[in-house]
Amino acid sequence: MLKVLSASYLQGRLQNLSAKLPANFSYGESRAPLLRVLGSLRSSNSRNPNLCKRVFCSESGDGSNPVVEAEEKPVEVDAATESAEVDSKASSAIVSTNPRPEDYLTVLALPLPHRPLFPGFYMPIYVKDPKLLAALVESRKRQAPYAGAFLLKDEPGTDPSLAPGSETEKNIYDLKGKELFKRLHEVGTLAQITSIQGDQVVLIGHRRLRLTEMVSEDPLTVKVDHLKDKPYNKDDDVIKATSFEVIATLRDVLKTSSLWRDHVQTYTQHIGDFNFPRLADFGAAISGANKLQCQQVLEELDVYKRLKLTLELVKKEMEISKIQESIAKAIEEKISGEQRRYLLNEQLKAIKKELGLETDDKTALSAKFRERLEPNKEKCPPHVLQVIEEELTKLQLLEASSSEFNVTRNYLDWLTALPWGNYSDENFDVHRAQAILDEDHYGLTDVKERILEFIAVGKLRGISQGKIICLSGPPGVGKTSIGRSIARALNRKFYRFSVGGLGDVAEIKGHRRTYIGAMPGKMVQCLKNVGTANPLVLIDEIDKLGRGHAGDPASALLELLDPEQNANFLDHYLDVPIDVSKVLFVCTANVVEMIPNPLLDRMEIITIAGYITDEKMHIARDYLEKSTREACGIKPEQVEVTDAALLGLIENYCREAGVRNLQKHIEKIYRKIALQLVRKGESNAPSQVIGPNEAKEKSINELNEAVVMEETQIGSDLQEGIIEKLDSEIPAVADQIQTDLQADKNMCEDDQIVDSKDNIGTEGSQENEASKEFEKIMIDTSNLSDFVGKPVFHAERIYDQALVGVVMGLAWTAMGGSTLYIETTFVEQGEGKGALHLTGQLGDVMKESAQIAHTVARAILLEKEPNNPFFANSKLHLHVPAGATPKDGPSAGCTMITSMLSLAMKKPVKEDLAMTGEVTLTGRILPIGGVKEKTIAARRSNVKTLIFPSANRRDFDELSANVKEGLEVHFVDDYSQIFNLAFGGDQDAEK
Ligand SMILES: Nc1ncnc2c1ncn2[C@@H]1O[C@H](COP(=O)(O)OP(=O)(O)OP(=O)(O)O)[C@@H](O)[C@H]1O
Repeated sequence: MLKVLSASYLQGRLQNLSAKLPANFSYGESRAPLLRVLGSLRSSNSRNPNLCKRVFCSESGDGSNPVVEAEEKPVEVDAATESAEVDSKASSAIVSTNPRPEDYLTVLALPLPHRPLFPGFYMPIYVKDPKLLAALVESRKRQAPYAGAFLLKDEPGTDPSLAPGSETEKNIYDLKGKELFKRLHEVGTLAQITSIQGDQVVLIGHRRLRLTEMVSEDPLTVKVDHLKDKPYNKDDDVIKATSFEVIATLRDVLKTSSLWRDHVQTYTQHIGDFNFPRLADFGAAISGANKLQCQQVLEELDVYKRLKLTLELVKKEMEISKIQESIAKAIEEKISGEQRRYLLNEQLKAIKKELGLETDDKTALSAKFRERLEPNKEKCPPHVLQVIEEELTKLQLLEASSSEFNVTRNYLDWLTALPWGNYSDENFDVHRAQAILDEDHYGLTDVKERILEFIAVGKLRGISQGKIICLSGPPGVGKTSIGRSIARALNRKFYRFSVGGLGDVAEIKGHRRTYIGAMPGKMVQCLKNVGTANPLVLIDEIDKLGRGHAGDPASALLELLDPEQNANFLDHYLDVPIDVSKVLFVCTANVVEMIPNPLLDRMEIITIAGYITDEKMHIARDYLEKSTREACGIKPEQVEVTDAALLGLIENYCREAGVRNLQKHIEKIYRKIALQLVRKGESNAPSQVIGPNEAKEKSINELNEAVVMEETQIGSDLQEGIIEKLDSEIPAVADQIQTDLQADKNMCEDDQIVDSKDNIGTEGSQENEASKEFEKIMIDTSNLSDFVGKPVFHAERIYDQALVGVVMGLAWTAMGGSTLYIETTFVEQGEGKGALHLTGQLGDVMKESAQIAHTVARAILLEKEPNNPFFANSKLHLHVPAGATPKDGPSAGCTMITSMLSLAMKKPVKEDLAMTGEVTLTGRILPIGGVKEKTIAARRSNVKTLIFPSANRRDFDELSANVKEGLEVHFVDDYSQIFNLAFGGDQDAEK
């Protein structure tokens, strides 16, 4: 670097340069010679600090210390002609045999492909031409290390804005001689060769040159003229202003971009020592301008113009650095946004973990599953344990965000949540069970008996067993609710699910885990829900099981229910066999015939036929009314429903087999009562006085009392049971206990009398006041319709008196039994017109039955009244009301014959008679179904005499006494017996 520097400047430079050398100076070995220069400067400066030094950054031929020449006196620097003068003055001061730079008029031409070399700057280049390289080495040896560096022109037709490819670079080195000469820019720089390392040559620019002519071709040697800047006035304001603007812009660039910071700092700190032409060169050299723009600056010898050109370039640089800054800012924002999100996510995770909400934490999950399994681990079957362990290991290996992870997690959730080997302690106490069953349901002796048998077997065997019980009957007879109370009696958990309309096997057996949203079947869900392996599972509406659009649900149910198979029931989702053999299955159905046969085979059917009026009265009074009253918050003393009202309700409003409709009506009555009470403002009168805590206490006391009463009841029942047993065995002991028990009872009654007497004094007056306060609401037949509206049913009997051709039959439906009339009338008469017309939505079987009846009736009439040609000459019409209800079945056969004969003989049948039975062509009477339902229906219709087929005698005998009560029943084998019973012949049918 060529410089004219004061000693103080050099010291400053020294510090600056050694600390942070500009990037342009830091290539390869270029740093070393400069440091050596400065090292020499320092040593010479320390010898005579006042000396002003003129330094040529030239190296001695062997690359050792550069030659440093010093003058005795400080040199006066004329700013305007600085660079030119410096060189000429310096030349006189150099004491050296080496030629001066301006002496070089013929130099080796170095082509520069990318940028021109500016005076005062270092530039490393690669010299690929071996001849040129050898010549350069040679010139260094000859102590003449100078060459001319010229920028290469672009090949004609190429776009200078495009970056040169490697191809172009290669072509440049192939250029030789004239061709190369032509491609060189005219203005270049005298370059000093500071070092040569292999093919890398480091140049430092000295002064501007102009090519004049080619001297030799290979390597290219050219003749040059040394150029000088045009003289300028250094105090010119415009030049000053321009140069200051260049400096200011450079400072701005410095602020926004750190890229040029080192260069700018170096020059701007010592701007006082600096001159304008150099500033222009500097600005152009460090700018990112393209080579042609730089060349333009190099070629400009007018200092002001050069400064202007440079200003343009640095301004552009400024704009670029602004863009750079905004790009950097945008990217930084993006990165910091992402970082922020990342940080927040991490924090969220940490918080979740702290709160125990972390769901993805695999170890926490595994620990949770293990902890859940721990209590049942001993009882858990080994094959299940193995699967759980395998799945836990798999869970650890899976990526938490993968779908497989979720599948495994859900699977483990189910596996560990099931009550493996966890059974609830069963109750084998028959008396307690009986008490519970009676408490919940009136009657239903068959069902209760069966449950007690089941408990007894369990007690004797010591272990409980799985069973399938099927309760069949019309709606509302308590099938579902008895299931619930069986579970209570057995101390088993209760779970109910309905299979009505179920058509997908997956509902029972689960989906395979491969499906999205796969779930286990109902049985597994049940086990998880109840938490025990021996619950009572009520499968509702099994007769309405769907046909199955995906597999056969009946077969799947079979696998679940069959005691032979269900010890190893395999759910598709769970994929490990589970033991459901200890589960007690109770199914309910309205029509047994609709249950798939293989299932029916394995079931124990208990039929609940429906209730007679008397039973309904009990249920209504003791169960439905009580529970409804409590549910409505009404006290027993506030309302009274008379027996007559209840009876009216049952007979005129709720004549179905079950009691659901009755329950609804009772609820309706009590809701209306509640409204009346509230309107009168009386319902809450007592509770307004009582505070919430007192009310709570009161209800707890009431509850306790109820429990004590229940226990006493159970206790005395038990005692009475024991007495009965002892009675037969040890009469004396039994007598003693009986006496003791009576004494106890008497004492209790005495106590109660005393208590009530005591209370009369304190509460009597209050009670009187209370009764004064509100009157008891009475529901009687007179006002029943105010609560439940007009009766829906009128009497089932259409005819009060027996008519000719009208006979009452009995039918069975899914809703229970019912009575039905068979009516036959005469249409027209004429020779050979014997025909039968049928109406009443009769099914095929019933139509056939009517034809048979016609034939049999004809035969019987012929036998009884041989001269009566009625059937031969009459067209008959048989109708079965109600016409809107479809009817079918053969059991009305005998009723039809009777109806036809009645018409033929013009004789009505006996009053209050009903009959049922299939008839053959020979007049034999075959058995029918639904004896209980039919009997109940007959009683409802006030029938006094009933005719059943003899084969149904057993069914009738099994009916409870209250159902049979007041009925005259005849069992017949042949129609002739019915004839006698109906038309008052000799009574030969068995009673
Ligand atoms: N013998 C009974 N004693 C007391 N309450 C009864 C009796 N029978 C039925 N109930 C009551 O009648 C209501 C209806 O019974 P539930 O729902 O069990 O009928 P269901 O036979 O299951 O009918 P569905 O076939 O329509 O399911 C219940 O509130 C039940 O308590």
